[in-house]
Amino acid sequence: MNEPIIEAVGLQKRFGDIVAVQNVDLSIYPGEIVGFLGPNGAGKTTTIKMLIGLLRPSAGVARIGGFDLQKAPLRAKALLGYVPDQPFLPEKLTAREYIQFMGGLYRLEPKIARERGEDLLRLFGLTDRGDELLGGYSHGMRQKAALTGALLHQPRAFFLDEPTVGLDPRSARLIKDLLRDVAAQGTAVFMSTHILEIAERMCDRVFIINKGAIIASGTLDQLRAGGDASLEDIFLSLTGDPDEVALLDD
Ligand SMILES: Nc1ncnc2c1ncn2[C@@H]1O[C@H](COP(=O)(O)OP(=O)(O)OP(=O)(O)O)[C@@H](O)[C@H]1O
Repeated sequence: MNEPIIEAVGLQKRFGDIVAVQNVDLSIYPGEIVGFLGPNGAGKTTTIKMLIGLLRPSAGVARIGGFDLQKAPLRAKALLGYVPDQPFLPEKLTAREYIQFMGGLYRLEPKIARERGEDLLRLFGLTDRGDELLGGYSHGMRQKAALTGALLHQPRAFFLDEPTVGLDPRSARLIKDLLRDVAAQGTAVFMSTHILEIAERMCDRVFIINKGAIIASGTLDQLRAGGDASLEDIFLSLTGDPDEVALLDD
């Protein structure tokens, strides 16, 4: 039986009187690319932060590879990778130094970290820029460096917050293809977006969150076939940016 790699059961987060996330159940399996879709302030980042162990849930359980993030945080975190929408990178390191640093955090052999890092730099067209300081990198280059660092240990659960925002068309396409390769190796990919069409073009399945609660899930075809008018309303309320969608065109 196929076990989920990413799992949330009754996940909830309160900030004072605000219920940011309520009763979220998710199961995400090896090899899937799953989109987490919802308007601004819906609770996407808060949910992801609980799933990666950056925020403690007010109630419920988050597990990675069967390990509870509260009870076995090190074992759970060893299995996951995360790229935030604005990645924090050490400005004073070069990309190659950053790769060694991240490899050290994940206790990879330096040779393995170097080889995997060089493969990713090559894929991203950064081989010739790998000795430059990250502080001088453009937004897109920073995204690629963050992806490189987060993929070095070959995570089984890979989380991305708005991965295509601010990227040029070629880079957005590259990331789409990369995520497909990562998933093909059995990793579960979970990415947030507030744009329906980005999810449609990149994801096998989506969860839609609104006001902290999951209101629909399935493939987009399944969701549409439901003919649920309220779902259509929610889609309309998700502010799609046509320029960004165009990034993923062939
Ligand atoms: N540290 C915090 N303290 C208080 N309220 C918070 C905190 N973090 C998030 N919230 C609130 O929780 C709700 C969900 O926020 P969250 O950042 O998870 O939404 P999001 O779906 O990721 O939005 P966006 O697409 O704008 O990034 C919002 O109402 C937000 O104001």
